[in-house]
Amino acid sequence: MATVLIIDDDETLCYSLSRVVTAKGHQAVTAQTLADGLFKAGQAAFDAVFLDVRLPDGNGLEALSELDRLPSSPEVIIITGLGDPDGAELAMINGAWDYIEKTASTKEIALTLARALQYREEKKSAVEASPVVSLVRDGIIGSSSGIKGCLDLVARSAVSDANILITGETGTGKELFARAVHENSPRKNGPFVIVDCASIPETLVESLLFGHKKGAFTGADRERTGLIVDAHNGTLFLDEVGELPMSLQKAFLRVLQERTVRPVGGRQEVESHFRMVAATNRNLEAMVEEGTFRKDLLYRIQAFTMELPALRDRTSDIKEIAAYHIHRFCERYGMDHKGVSADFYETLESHAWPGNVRELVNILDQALISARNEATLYPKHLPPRLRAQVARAKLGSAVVEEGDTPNGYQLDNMPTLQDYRDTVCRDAEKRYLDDLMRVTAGNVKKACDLAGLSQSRLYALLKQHGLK
Ligand SMILES: Nc1ncnc2c1ncn2[C@@H]1O[C@H](COP(=O)(O)OP(=O)(O)OP(=O)(O)O)[C@@H](O)[C@H]1O
Repeated sequence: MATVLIIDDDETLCYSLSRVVTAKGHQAVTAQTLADGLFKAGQAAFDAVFLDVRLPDGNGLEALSELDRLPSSPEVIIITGLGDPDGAELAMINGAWDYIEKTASTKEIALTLARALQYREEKKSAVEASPVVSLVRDGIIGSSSGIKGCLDLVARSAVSDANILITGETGTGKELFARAVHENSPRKNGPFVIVDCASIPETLVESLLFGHKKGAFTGADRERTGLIVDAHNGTLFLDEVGELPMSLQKAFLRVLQERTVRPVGGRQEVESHFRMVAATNRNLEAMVEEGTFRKDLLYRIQAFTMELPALRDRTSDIKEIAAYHIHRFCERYGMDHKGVSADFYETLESHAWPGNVRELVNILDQALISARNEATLYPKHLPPRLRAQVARAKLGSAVVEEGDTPNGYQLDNMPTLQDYRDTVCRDAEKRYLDDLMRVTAGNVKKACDLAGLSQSRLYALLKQHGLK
């Protein structure tokens, strides 16, 4: 049983809220002024507080931080009336759990309260749970402080069911970390369902996510369950969540709140108790500002936020990651295990890795193929393009040695003009694509418009250059 405080000067509303609370088996305490409410809040431990904004002796929002500082730190549900600005915004900006409108139905009030109390329980069990002793790292290599911080968050978040937003540039390991969250959670024996919002055509997103009934639209010749229902009792990984069409964001928010979906063309809601992990390489705050991502959805998906560092910001991890993947590739190709020269690692550590770990993995694959039966990997096994880039980057800080050229070429590695031209073109193309994705903050549609490319061509190029 939970204890709920209701602070509202409207006696009728206080009465009906109390009835909803007690009907659910909880205890309700009411106060008609802010001062009385705060006094009562200090006298007993409350789990939740319904808080009116306009009270005779002050603004309820101003009491939020005081309520939050109480030892019981109750979940606050703001009561918004006519004329108050966007309730969701009011609630979230001020750190409240949620909001209800004065006109809300009994069912809505009960649901909001139930969610707040459930969240509170989850939070409590996450804190009380014994620390994860052995974290399943699931192929996550690195011991930089950036990676350790993220692993720590995997451990802390895995024991709860709270939504997680993983951010980071392309190829930093967002999917790998999402899997680690799943593998370390009590849901590990359930499904891990991936939804790549960037690659599903807009017209199909709804039916793929929610499922559809037979005959719901042209071509729906049989019933299909959606990915959300497939993720029941497991984890739903929403990759590139920033690409979720605006038209679907509201419906998805509802699913997140109620954990039920209605298939396209269907009448009945289907339950799915999934845990959501979302990822993006876009700036969702900026998208909210420009009106392309819903603020309330952003607040819901980021109970925990994990920011994966770019590889260039944790060069101390490069050697360890490279050694791991070289070993993996040798096994896969049935090759003898290879030695690695110190300058091979130095060259890797000097590169900026705009495509992050994915680019590193692709380059190592190419290096192993180039080395074939040779026993040791040297810088010469790395693609000339990469060596040229590293040499060019070093030029700013290093003096060109005698006999060396500004491109870092010497007698033994001077390429043919054709190879040089190919390398420079590939290199320029890659830098262009990198700039393109940065200036458009990863917005594929905008990038296609600016570059004059079709979506499929852009994806192919990004993949080719290890940028996707
Ligand atoms: N810390 C790490 N240790 C070992 N391998 C890693 C690490 N991080 C990423 N990788 C590898 O890099 C590749 C890309 O990782 P992943 O797909 O998880 O990145 P991502 O951030 O989801 O990329 P995108 O944004 O393009 O979808 C994978 O092959 C993955 O195994």
